[in-house]
Amino acid sequence: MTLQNNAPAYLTGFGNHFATEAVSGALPVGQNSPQKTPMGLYAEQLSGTAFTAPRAENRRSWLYRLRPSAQHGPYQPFDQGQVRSGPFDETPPNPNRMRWDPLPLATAPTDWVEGLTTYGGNGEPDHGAGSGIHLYVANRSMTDRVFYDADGELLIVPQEGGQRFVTEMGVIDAQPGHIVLIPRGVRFRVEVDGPVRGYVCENYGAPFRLPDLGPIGSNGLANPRDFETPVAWYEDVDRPTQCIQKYGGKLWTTTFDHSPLDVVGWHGNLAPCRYDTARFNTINTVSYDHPDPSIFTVLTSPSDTHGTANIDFVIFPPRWMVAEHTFRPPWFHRNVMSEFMGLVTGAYDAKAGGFAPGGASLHNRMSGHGPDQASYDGAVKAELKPHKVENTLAFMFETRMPIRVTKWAQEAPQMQLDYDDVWSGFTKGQVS
Ligand SMILES: O=C(O)Cc1cc(O)ccc1O
Ligand SMILES: [Fe+2]
Repeated sequence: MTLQNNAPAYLTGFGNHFATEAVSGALPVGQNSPQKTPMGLYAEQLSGTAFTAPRAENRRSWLYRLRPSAQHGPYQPFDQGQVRSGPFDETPPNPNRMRWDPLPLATAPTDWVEGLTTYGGNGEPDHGAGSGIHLYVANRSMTDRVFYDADGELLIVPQEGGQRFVTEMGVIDAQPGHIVLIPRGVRFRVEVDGPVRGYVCENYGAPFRLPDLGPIGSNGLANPRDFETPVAWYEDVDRPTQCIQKYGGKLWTTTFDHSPLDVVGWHGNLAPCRYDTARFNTINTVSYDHPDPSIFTVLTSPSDTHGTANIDFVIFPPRWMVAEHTFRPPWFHRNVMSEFMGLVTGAYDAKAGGFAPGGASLHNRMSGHGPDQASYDGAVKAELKPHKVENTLAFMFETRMPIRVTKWAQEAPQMQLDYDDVWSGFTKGQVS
């Protein structure tokens, strides 16, 4: 079975226990690991949490495949390119605010793995806490090559171009505006029709989950039914296939004599999915003052400290601004959490210039930041009619540990060395 241009099909819900088969009868009935499996498929459990994790947090799936994943030779080190990992000690801690112009789209042939570039991160994969932050560009599909990340779960934010994530658990089509979540260990290749770009949050900590809603009630923000998990799909390909994994911060490779994207059916609650951010049910003030951006949390990876995330994924989607007698854009602030931001499209309401789609910014713990001069002046003068912020999508990876940048990111030509200037011109308040 090979993939044509037909649109993949999806099952809806977040963290549901799904059951899906590409060939009817592939799943055993009533047990996971029968003595003889249907069609002689190999039963394999893939876990995303410890066996002993509480039931509500436990994630695992059973995969029924043409060959066991174990059937391969040793992994060897692979060209690391610009991929880095915790402990992120290439550069010393740096309290400065940073901003980068967009990474240029690829011109030389580049696939998704080759085009991955780490900007920074925190924590360490081995410690199960922290995150890696990467951008990618690509202009050719991965062929006879798959990738998986043993260090973390991948939250992918496409920014430019359509991208197809052909995973061992099904096929996900993604456009800018979607996000794609790929659990630790799930193998995939990325297919593209032209140049693409995007961002990746590699989550070393607890798997992303929907945030609690508290007083918001039982609906709102990202609703579970809007997450889409692909139905089972497999390929029966006996060509050598390179399998690259990220393990312990390094890239490794081995060659299978077949495609490991050979799962004929699977069931369980550990699976890749996509989410269309246009479905986000945005909550905001209808009275006064700009609320904390936690109201825009799509997914959270909790830490061991209740209420303090290992990493949150937050979006700034199109929305009505109606607050009365209020400075409407993000205020000036210094936060205990550290903030890495990206822009999928449009403009961000705190930055009138300099923060371009495909660009990035970093405001680490306690660094003073907020609206630039033009945004400030505009907001102070604005007539406060109801106003719709449209055609925009910014996002933030917000994390409890400061983010250290890679040497590449620190020295990149995209680094805006004059970023501080966006706050240099404010006049003094008048106290008479
Ligand atoms: O720095 C930023 O632009 C992100 C952000 C947005 C907001 O609305 C409030 C606080 C905050 O850190
Ligand atoms: Fe901020």
